Amino acid sequence: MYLVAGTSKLTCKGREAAAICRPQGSDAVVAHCWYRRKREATPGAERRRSTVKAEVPVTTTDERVLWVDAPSRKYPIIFRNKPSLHDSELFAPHISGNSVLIVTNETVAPLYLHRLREGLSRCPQVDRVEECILPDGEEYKTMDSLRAIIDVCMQKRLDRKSTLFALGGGVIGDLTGFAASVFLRGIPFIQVPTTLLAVVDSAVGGKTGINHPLGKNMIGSFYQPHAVIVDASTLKTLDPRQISAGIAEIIKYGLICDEEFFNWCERNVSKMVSLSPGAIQYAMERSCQCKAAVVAADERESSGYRAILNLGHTFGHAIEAATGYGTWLHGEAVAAGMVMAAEMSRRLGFIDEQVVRRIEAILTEAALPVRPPPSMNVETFLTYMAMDKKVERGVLRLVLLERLGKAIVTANYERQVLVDTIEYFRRLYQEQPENYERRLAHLRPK
Ligand SMILES: O=C(O)C(=O)C[C@@H](O)[C@H](O)[C@H](O)COP(=O)(O)O
Repeated sequence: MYLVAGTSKLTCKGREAAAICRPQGSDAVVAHCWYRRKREATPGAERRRSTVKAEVPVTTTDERVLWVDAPSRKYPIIFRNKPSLHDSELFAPHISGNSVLIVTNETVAPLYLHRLREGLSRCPQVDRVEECILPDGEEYKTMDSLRAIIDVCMQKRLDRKSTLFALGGGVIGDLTGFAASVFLRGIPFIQVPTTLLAVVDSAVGGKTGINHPLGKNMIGSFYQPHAVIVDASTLKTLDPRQISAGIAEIIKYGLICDEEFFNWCERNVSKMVSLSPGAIQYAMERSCQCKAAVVAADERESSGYRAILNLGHTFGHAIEAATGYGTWLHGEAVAAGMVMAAEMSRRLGFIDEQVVRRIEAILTEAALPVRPPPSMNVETFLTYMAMDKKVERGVLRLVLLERLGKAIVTANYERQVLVDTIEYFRRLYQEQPENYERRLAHLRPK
């Protein structure tokens, strides 16, 4: 299906990269700032930005590119629908040195490492492809894993022109990016995300880092990749729980900056869950557009604007840390956290009950938890939330919903409202434990 591009602007702040795709029916994609390209990812082509309205056939387009115009680096997100990791022409334009290191994990390596290795080995300038395979899971986003990557960099004598490749999900991307930012004071790295969450969120925007037992992502850097290369065919091997976790972040974009996109998500959630090609492609692209626009406007979260991307994360990070990293997937914790943030927004009079119910409904349909773990009480939440990176002068700034499609970052709330919000979920559990558990039932062991 072909559709003529819309001209409406993204409702969140940002540069012109924010030109919007408007969905016109189920599997439709309308492109505006997007443009079809074939192998244009050369450094020379880098500064180009299309203002051409393109008509894009949803299922036959084999490559689409969005630029992230961050102040520290401008880089492409390249989307391929078909298996492409073996395609040297996709990677060669982004590699300057003769050695590369692929960082991946024990789950992804047997599936895709050989393909990426083949693709990189065939790049004319590359004569060494090294690898570092880490255990899989959020619980390994640690100093030890960082050290393991740096050890390989040292042992294999990588130099300042070497490029690190992050092949995997958010943990691999964050770890590899952090290693790239500190090894030799910074070498290039490329994100090759293989989970939905990494595609729509963690691979884009340059937040890298590791966890501390007391707080998530507490040690890290802002360090943009040289490119994000998405082979969407890798999503087919994802566990359903991982797909749902990615959908949580997709829904987040609708909530924080694009009500129409949220409405579209409501209509298309089952298609996203089943990875229906047109729907998931649109959802990924729209999410990356939203993120690119926010990152372009506030790369280092210095104005505070970027913090809107943290909706649900203050509660969610507390859940991840308190339950032990890896027990809840990041996207699952964010889903429950977004419901808590919505409930608090309701209590402050920003949104009404019906909006909270809609948020719960869409997350439930995506097989995501909409309640925090019953093991966490007010004190546990507040202890972990006190470590949040949005704390300033001892005061926790929260991301709340001013309305559907608009998030605000504020310290202007009564602490008691926060306490009451957490208490409310405790009470729900005490009053109706079975009903409550049902809403957490999909948290099957990993
Ligand atoms: O990119 C951002 O900024 C975000 O907040 C996106 C989040 O979804 C992501 O999980 C991020 O890594 C969280 O960052 P943090 O600063 O809260 O650790």
